[in-house]
Amino acid sequence: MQAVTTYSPAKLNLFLELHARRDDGYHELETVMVAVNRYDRVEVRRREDSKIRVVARWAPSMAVWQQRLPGLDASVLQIPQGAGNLAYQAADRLREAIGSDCGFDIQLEKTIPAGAGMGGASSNAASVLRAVARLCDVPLHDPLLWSVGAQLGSDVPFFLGATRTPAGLPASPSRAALATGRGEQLRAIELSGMNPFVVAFPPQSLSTAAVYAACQVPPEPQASEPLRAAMAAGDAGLMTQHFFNRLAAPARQLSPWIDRLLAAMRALDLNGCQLTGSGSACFAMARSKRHAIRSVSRLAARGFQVSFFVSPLPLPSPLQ
Ligand SMILES: C[C@@](CO)(OP(=O)(O)O)[C@H](O)COP(=O)(O)OP(=O)(O)OC[C@H]1O[C@@H](n2ccc(N)nc2=O)[C@H](O)[C@@H]1O
Ligand SMILES: Nc1ncnc2c1ncn2[C@@H]1O[C@H](COP(=O)(O)OP(=O)(O)O)[C@@H](O)[C@H]1O
Repeated sequence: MQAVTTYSPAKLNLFLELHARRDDGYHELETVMVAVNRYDRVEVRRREDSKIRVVARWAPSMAVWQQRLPGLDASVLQIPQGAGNLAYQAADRLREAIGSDCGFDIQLEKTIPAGAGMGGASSNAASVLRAVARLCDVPLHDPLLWSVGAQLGSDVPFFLGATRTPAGLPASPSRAALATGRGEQLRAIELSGMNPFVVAFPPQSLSTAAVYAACQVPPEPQASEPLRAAMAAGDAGLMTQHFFNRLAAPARQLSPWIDRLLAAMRALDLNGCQLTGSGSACFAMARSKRHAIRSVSRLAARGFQVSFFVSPLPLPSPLQ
């Protein structure tokens, strides 16, 4: 096999609480993540030599994004093309771990907003790990993928689908999971009764490190159990009452756009309006697909041009 093409999904954090700040600077957290059907296209092709090349471009083009997000700092759209790209690091570290000197051309077609809290870079990295494993005849359930993934970023194991099961580590992205530790310890959550989510990205991204640097660990953390119970019962209305994000407070301090966006979403009668991850994208649950479509066009009319609706990943996953 010479080339593998996969689609990296985005994620939403329906719940995120902080439990402690660790000595290594990371935070112990409790988060409920759902993979959603907004995808980057990832193509990995073997090279004759041992170089790794990454070419990332926006779909639609960067010019269209700039037009949609006037005032956006252009650096947000500059996805690293070389060794700074997490996709490069994924290929490089996995080949080192398996003792190979294979080279790869990696092409990324990005549709997931960057610095949005939607996990685009981590999801690309997980896709590249799976692709390199297939091109180098490494079994997709090999624990090496999981250990390399966890070193690359806290969210990579979620996108690898490394929820532990008695049969081993499944090789397609998790649909929904409870993540603890720094985000790398996963337990699968069954999904039912989800309505479409409306997601919108303001004209400003937020750095994950900056948001964590401004956060506060609460003396009495909230638990995700009520949300998970509502998810198990398939009760969409109850679920939205338990959407929560401890990083929303520092993100709101760092960017005035968060409050503006959340207010615009609430005015559309969307439920559970919340920040995802460290932002800056926000999401809410619509009552129906029609409500979602209408909300997206109204958000766009109010200046939030990068607005779209998504649903949890279908089963079986089409991404292998
Ligand atoms: C907030 C979350 C929620 O899913 O997602 P994003 O907003 O990035 O998508 C994650 O915790 C982001 O994890 P990830 O994006 O992998 O972060 P990393 O690159 O590992 O870490 C970037 C920096 O954020 C801080 N960090 C990250 C994770 C964590 N559990 N505690 C932290 O304090 C650390 O300062 C770290 O140096
Ligand atoms: N493959 C990639 N796709 C997107 N951004 C990347 C990638 N590799 C590295 N980056 C860098 O990581 C930053 C945050 O990545 P991203 O996953 O999009 O956001 P978040 O961590 O908020 O979910 C980007 O702004 C970019 O500078």
